[in-house]
Amino acid sequence: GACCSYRLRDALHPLWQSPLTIPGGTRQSPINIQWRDSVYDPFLKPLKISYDPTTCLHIWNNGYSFLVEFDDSTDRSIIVGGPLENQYRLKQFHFHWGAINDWGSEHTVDSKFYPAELHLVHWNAVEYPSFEEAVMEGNGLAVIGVFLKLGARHEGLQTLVDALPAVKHKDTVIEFDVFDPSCLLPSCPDYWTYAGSLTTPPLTESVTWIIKKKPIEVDEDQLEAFRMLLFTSDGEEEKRMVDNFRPLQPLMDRTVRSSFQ
Ligand SMILES: Clc1ccc(Cc2nnn[n-]2)cc1
Ligand SMILES: [Zn+2]
Repeated sequence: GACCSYRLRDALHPLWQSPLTIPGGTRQSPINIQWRDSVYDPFLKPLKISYDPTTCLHIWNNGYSFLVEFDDSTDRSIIVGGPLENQYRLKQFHFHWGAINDWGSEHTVDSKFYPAELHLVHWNAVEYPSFEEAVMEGNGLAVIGVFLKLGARHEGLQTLVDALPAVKHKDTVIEFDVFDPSCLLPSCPDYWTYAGSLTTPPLTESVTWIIKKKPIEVDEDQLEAFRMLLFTSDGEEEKRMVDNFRPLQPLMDRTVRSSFQ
């Protein structure tokens, strides 16, 4: 029956240790955002972002992406408003990208891929004592997604790109102590929002997604700098870090809301 074919579809993907789809998952990410099916919600507030650049700690190649991690022991870097009931603390940001410019983002808009996507990961420190606990709760995380498109060189991103050769291999870290990630956000306030999940294990359904409508522009050299990173550790056979995005997941019984008409 349907259930067994569904089970059969839980193929193990080479990039993943866990199944591609969570059996019983009803709010998995990423999804395609069909613009015409999104519903304008006039009660959505503007998203308020206040990051303290001195909370930036380091850049780490974790063998899946590169993370820029922040000191989340206080409320110095937070977001509030938008679809959120509480304020959320910035924990880290990272990117997903493709081997070529035709794909790379996790979310798509009207089935169009962007060459890359930025994720700023925040957690609900009002209701939960740690990031690890928030990861397990339906309202534990808030991730801002920003699409990257090919265009002009992004000066703010360049300071990050210049540091990437130092984290070429998996499990390498470099100190990175002043960076304001709000320079990576488009000036347009418009966003879509929906209830979803992490896109890597544990794939928990704990994320309120806030996807910015407008992309930021980066140039080819900056995307190529992402693609020279490695999934592999120093001494192993080199595997370029590319195509680190999860396949699209079914929308199921969800509505994507927009903050704009
Ligand atoms: Cl470095 C890193 C951290 C988390 C994820 C997974 C993810 N979940 N939601 N957005 N990204 C991918 C790479
Ligand atoms: Zn991500």
